[in-house]
Amino acid sequence: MPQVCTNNSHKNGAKKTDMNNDESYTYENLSETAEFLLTRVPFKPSIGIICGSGMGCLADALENKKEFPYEIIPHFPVSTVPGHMGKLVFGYLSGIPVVCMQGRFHYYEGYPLWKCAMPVRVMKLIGVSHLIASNAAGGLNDKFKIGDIMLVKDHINMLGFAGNNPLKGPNDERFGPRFPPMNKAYNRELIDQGKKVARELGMGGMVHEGTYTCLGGPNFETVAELRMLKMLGADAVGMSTVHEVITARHCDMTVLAFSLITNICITDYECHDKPNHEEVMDVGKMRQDTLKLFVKKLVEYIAQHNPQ
Ligand SMILES: O=P(O)(O)O[C@@H]1C[C@H](O)[C@@H](CO)O1
Ligand SMILES: Nc1nc2[nH]cnc2c(=O)[nH]1
Repeated sequence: MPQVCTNNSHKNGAKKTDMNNDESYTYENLSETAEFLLTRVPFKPSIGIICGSGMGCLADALENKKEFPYEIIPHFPVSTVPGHMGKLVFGYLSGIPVVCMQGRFHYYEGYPLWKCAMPVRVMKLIGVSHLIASNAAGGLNDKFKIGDIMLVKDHINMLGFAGNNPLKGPNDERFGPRFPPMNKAYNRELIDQGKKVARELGMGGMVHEGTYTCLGGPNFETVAELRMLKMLGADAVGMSTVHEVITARHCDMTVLAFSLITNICITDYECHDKPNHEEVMDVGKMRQDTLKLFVKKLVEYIAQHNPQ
């Protein structure tokens, strides 16, 4: 049975998050969050996992779990999207301590990007050096099929083109530099390992690498938008991950991200199918055993080799 934690000092959702959109969390705010967690968990994970839509099963695979509903964690936002449980889960995968976000925060929920990405900084403060971020995405690349996995080799930050960035605002050097590079955002060794693991598990044919792009959502894209994104070089489109990865790289975490292709993007006006969130979650469920195994093997590799 997982141990579900409570927090009497933050009952009934009465949390200290009365900030407006321009005021980011301070280092001290996030240190309080980290301290809250560290005093309640008897181990320090160095690997963090973010579960995409319909992929909460990744957290279910943990052993000796200690769960923190987001409502009870100081300064944490709450999840509002079906398929995102809203729990921070600590536990062991193959005997390796990890922390898992069973539910993430999206821009379309009304949160500014710095708030969506705040758990990444909390992970950093509790000792996480490696982040595995998963997401559900629409496939733009003609080779992709529903249920395939795309290891993210790069991203196109569409929200960032308009100046919307999780690092916008005053920079605290204790997290990272004012102008972080992003040309090596996704760790090459881990991408290669992802492909190797896929081959070993007999799923080599369903694993690709490609470029992810994030739009604000919540609507799925128009045909013209998808045609444009494809021309720009995007292989998959989603509504998350990019701001988390920027935040993780800013504080020098090593990142692996992957997309589960839950639908094929419709770039043809004659096609009458409509993408929907239920289908997205169903594909996550359909692939849950494969994803659990895939992530477990990657966690084992990171724990043994620690690529930087
Ligand atoms: O949290 P992720 O990026 O996996 O969720 C995707 C994008 C939307 O939140 C949702 C659309 O079905 O899935
Ligand atoms: N933006 C976007 N996000 C998704 N998440 C899952 N599928 C899709 C999609 O087609 N577009």
